[in-house]
Amino acid sequence: MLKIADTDFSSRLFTGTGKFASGRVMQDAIAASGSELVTLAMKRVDFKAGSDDILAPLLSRGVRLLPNTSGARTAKEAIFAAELSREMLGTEWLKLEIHPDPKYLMPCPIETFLAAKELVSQGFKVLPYVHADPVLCRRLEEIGCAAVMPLGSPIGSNQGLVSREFLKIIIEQAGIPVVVDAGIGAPSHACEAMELGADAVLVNTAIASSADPVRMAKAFAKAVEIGREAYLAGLGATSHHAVETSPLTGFLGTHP
Ligand SMILES: CC(=O)[C@@H](O)[C@H](O)COP(=O)(O)O
Repeated sequence: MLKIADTDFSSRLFTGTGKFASGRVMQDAIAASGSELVTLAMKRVDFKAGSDDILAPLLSRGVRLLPNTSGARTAKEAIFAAELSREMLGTEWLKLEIHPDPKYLMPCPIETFLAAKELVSQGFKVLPYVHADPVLCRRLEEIGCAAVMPLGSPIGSNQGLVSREFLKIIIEQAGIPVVVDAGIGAPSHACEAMELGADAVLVNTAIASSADPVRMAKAFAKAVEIGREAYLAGLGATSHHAVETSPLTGFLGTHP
């Protein structure tokens, strides 16, 4: 069972709500994924529409919402979005996302740290989206973040774990859950993140933009479980050179 802040999760696959062809497909894919934590961008929520295409179906499914501050370019903007989300959605959970650069959507470490510090002091459960920076992740843990969300590769790029070696260091050092987020483009990438020891993964684009999002959501759910099992089982050591599978060759000497 995964625990983040005060909440237990049986699924280690978190999902997003963007890029789906329709609200219906989104709902069905999230249900198929088994995800219990679903992120949604504050900028996409229409608070005036009672039967909003995104919000209403999620709330009726009983999943925990993880509002994100996507679109914020500074700590000030992110704090404003967070306060709005707490007031309008009634949750203190927050995926803190600050990326000033529209081409690569790289998270700004300085603004993210400043905003995280302020939001933690306001009682938010902060899950910051960050570059796979082990030092920054430690600092965010020290100031009280509930989890860290280092990137695999740029959002929506489907490139997989480009940051693999740094993710390993983050996982090794972390005393809070590590959720690998962004760029996970195939179930095999999610499986790999879990094999490395990630506590969970967040996947949006690869599911939403698949030809069959419901089927892909199921594939991701299985991949995450398999990766977790492999991590718990303990992967064998790797070697640069060959290591004989059957090293007992003494019997050859007894051949006439
Ligand atoms: C919805 C959300 O928060 C995404 O921005 C998240 O980072 C997932 O990234 P992918 O879309 O690459 O899966």
